[in-house]
Amino acid sequence: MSRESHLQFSAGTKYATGFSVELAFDAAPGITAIVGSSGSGKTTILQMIAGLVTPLRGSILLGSRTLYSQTLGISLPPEDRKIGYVFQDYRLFPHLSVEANLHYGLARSPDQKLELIQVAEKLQLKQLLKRFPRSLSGGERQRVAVARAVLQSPALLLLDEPWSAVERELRDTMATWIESVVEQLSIPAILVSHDEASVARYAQKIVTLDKQ
Ligand SMILES: Nc1ncnc2c1ncn2[C@@H]1O[C@H](COP(=O)(O)OP(=O)(O)OP(=O)(O)O)[C@@H](O)[C@H]1O
Repeated sequence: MSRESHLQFSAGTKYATGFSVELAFDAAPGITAIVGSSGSGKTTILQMIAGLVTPLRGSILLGSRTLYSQTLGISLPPEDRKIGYVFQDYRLFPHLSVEANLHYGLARSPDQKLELIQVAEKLQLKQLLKRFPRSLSGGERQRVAVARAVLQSPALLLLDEPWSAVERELRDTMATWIESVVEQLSIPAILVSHDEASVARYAQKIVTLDKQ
């Protein structure tokens, strides 16, 4: 298998509050889940991968690219990492329609591998394209955030509690679709959750984060 989009993470950090987290794992194309209790540092791990929190030590490699290396003094800015990030609180642009939020993702894709209308259809968003985020339910916002992230054709997808606002049936639909997208793009998706049971059936690999 090509290692072009293989993530190798071995890094740690510490906040001024005293909380520290350290983890080492590899993620091949497909879905890797990181599970751990609330406050164990799952979001912090995603933020280190995305470049929003700077590690204090270690390295983060994506394929042949070094995203972060303490010893080499490299820390790529978030916008150069080619990462699609679905935040726990979605972070949609409130002044843009659903369609414009999705266009934002698509415009950041160099080769536009996915089609907006197909993605909207798969995530049951076609009826919502003219609406604005404030008028959407939590589950609808979550689906828009997932769609916007994958439309970027990222080299890596980060999903923070991606099913928290959707019911079981839709969760299965979304998971199956994410599986097919990561296969099509041949990228790893890192999915974090406090609830192992809700991710175990979709993940090819599970990494456990213990409270440190
Ligand atoms: N920017 C920050 N500055 C200081 N402390 C922080 C910061 N962000 C998070 N923390 C603390 O670091 C710890 C880990 O937080 P993090 O959000 O990574 O955990 P989590 O496992 O994702 O939690 P949850 O499942 O509840 O979302 C928590 O104790 C949190 O209060």
